[in-house]
Amino acid sequence: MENKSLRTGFYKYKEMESRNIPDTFVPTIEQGGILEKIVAYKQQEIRDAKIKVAMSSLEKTEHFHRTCLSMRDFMLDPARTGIIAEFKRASPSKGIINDQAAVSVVTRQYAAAGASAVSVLTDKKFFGGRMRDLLEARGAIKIPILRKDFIIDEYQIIESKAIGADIILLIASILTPPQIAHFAKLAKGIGLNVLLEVHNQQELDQSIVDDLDAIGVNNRNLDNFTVSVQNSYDLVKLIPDQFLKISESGISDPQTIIALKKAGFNGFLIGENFMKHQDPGLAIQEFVNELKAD
Ligand SMILES: O=P(O)(O)OC[C@@H](O)[C@@H](O)c1c[nH]c2ccccc12
Repeated sequence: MENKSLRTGFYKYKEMESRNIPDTFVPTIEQGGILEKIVAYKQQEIRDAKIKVAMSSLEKTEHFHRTCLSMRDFMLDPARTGIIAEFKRASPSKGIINDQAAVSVVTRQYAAAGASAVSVLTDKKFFGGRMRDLLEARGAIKIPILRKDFIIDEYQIIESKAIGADIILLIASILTPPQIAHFAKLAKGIGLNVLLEVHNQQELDQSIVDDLDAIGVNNRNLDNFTVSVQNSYDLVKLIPDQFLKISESGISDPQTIIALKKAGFNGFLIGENFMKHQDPGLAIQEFVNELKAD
């Protein structure tokens, strides 16, 4: 089994050599236990990163001293759409989604089309992202940027600010409640906005702390990749009103946004539906035109 997936990874790697995908990206074909694999690999990556770049150097960067944009202001701005548009080249569930799109071009188009924020995947191995993508997006746009990664260590929070992020994601299913409380406090302390991602009621009930800005309901089960927007409708009533409410994943038509808004959501995280098009900027523009026409 292991050999087979390694081989598949190798052929995919050869195919991708001349394209816009980092050479360490290995699409994961087997689905079970993907989160554990991601977290185990992430632990190793963080160990390496700490040796290469000390936390004290991250704290000396220009971006680290920048004032983050307010997620709340942009999400609730009536001139914007509430859409958090994601730059995602690949994923474990879909393999390669778009290996041609340029991050600065696409994120600029996302912002121009009325996105309230942009999400940039920085995980390399499983999502084909890079930290440089977020740095480039930061140079291109003046709306909040969410660093989309698997945060399991304080180092990554400092790093997120240093590469120009405004918002970090904390995923309840890979963290303990004390870790969530600690990471949220640390992030708020350096001016970052915090989005907590939950997938079910138990995660929601045990993870809420005042230091969060937003709570996202992931419609995708990260362990088996099944997607159901119903999950958002089921959990929205349980999210206290002090937090922004975000519905994440599997959103592919403007009608769904209208229904989610009615149910109480302020934000809509959309990746694949835009990135699967050769021109994601055009795809979001058409989506927003349709949304506004309703
Ligand atoms: O491409 P979609 O189905 O529109 O989903 C976007 C986003 O919600 C998804 O990429 C995501 C949600 N939570 C995550 C955690 C890690 C990596 C990725 C994700």
